[in-house]
Amino acid sequence: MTTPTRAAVDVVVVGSGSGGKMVAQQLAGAGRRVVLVERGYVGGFCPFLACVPAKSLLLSARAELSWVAARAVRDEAASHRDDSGAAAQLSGDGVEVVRGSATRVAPGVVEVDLHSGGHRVVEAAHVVVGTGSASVRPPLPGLDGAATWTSEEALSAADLPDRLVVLGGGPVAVELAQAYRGLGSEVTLVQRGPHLLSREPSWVGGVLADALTADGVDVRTGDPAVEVVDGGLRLESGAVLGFDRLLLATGRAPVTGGFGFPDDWLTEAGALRTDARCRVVGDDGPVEGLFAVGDVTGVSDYTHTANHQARTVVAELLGRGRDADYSAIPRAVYTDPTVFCVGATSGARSARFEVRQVERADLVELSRRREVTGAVELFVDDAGVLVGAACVGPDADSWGAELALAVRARLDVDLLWHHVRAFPTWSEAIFPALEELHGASAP
Ligand SMILES: Cc1cc2nc3c(=O)[nH]c(=O)nc-3n(C[C@H](O)[C@H](O)[C@H](O)COP(=O)(O)OP(=O)(O)OC[C@H]3O[C@@H](n4cnc5c(N)ncnc54)[C@H](O)[C@@H]3O)c2cc1C
Ligand SMILES: NC(=O)c1ccc[n+]([C@@H]2O[C@H](COP(=O)([O-])OP(=O)(O)OC[C@H]3O[C@@H](n4cnc5c(N)ncnc54)[C@H](O)[C@@H]3O)[C@@H](O)[C@H]2O)c1
Repeated sequence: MTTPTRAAVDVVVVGSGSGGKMVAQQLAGAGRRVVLVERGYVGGFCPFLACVPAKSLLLSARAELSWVAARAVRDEAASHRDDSGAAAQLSGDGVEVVRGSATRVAPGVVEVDLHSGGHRVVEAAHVVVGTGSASVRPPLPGLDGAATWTSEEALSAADLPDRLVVLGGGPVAVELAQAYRGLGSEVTLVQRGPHLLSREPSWVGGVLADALTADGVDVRTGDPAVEVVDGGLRLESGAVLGFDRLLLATGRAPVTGGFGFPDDWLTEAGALRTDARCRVVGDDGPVEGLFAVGDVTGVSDYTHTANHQARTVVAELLGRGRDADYSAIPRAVYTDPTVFCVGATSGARSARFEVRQVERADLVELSRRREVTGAVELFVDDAGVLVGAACVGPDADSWGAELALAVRARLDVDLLWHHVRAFPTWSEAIFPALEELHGASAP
């Protein structure tokens, strides 16, 4: 039996994903004594099993690479799922990396089952929880024993399935459906709701469904899966979709179980409740010395959200605290065409226009393999302030970014309409919607 060891440090971070890693690195850089506990990959999901390999497969599919070549590029981009470089970098930055599974997380103390054997108790003035999220397995009869994938498996697989059925219609489902179709699988996507990307305006899902259909994906919306039968997925309509792999892309849930968190620290969805300084809060207010960052907070599952929260925690612990602001978190989906949404995209006055810039299209069409598809919808409040935007089109993740800043800065459409955008850039696609909204609010 191993005797537990104790260590008093300034900060212990649990989970080394996008948020936790940044907190650890920056606080160690500022001279704090930091311990980082990780049970899986040091660096978390994004570089090894999520963002990076997903984007790599999408780009390879677009470049019409073979599966073998795309797999090699993906594995290279994901460092062959070898986290030793990330761990060495953290150690070099002065962070003590502890490989093991945290079993109790409480203010001032984290207990860890070490991978090397034994148990360690780390005491710290501040504890930061960044344990991320895990994919949700839908309660579908017959699923046990079926050849299923989570996104992690889809992004590290050695073999290309001949027939892939994708269950879900969110960012994971649409990105992986397009990637696998482009790389040669026969792909059917089953979304139980009426349109893809159910949190965005229905036309966004419609444009994406058209693009996926043009790629050869069989898109089924509004026909929920009811059970897995022998080698196939049966839908409510009675259709049975045969598959070699069934990709479960039906959402993710925060990892908060087993740490001993009291119920009042958790939201209904099981995320850690946090305030604007990313302090964990219970019914009696902020819990002294306990912070949370990333997917575990349930704020929005993006690397940039985790990073924003990490910066907020670091600033707070270094005595220059500033509230996190979630009013303009970009929601990008890296399909072709790309989707970029921000702020409120329903319930406000809006104007929508197709992305049709003849001059711009003439210049770039030569290098593009498909017709330009897309549209922009801008949402304003009663005072004419931009509160949200939905953009679909080539490189929308880049040219939409100005709208995220505009939402955050609460700019009004008049100023945005007067703003000069470079010709010929896709950002000019914003003008028609601004023109209409400006015209409506002009004296
Ligand atoms: C397929 C896919 C594609 C995505 N693409 C994008 C994208 O393009 N852009 C984007 O912004 N976001 C994307 N995301 C979302 C993004 O990956 C997450 O929002 C981000 O990784 C969250 O970071 P995090 O800090 O919450 O930590 P995570 O990356 O979730 O890491 C949490 C870490 O905590 C560790 N951990 C958990 N429990 C314990 C424990 N008990 N003890 C020790 N360690 C523990 C885990 O092992 C893990 O390494 C994508 C997600 C998926 C699934
Ligand atoms: N480009 C990016 O930044 C990117 C890419 C991938 C994932 N992510 C993040 O990861 C998070 C998780 O993504 P996700 O797509 O897994 O989840 P999600 O919650 O966004 O979408 C899940 C979808 O599955 C559908 N669904 C649920 N149960 C179903 C069932 N039984 N049958 C058919 N459809 C069903 C839902 O209607 C929903 O549309 C996202 O919220 C996003 O923040 C980001």
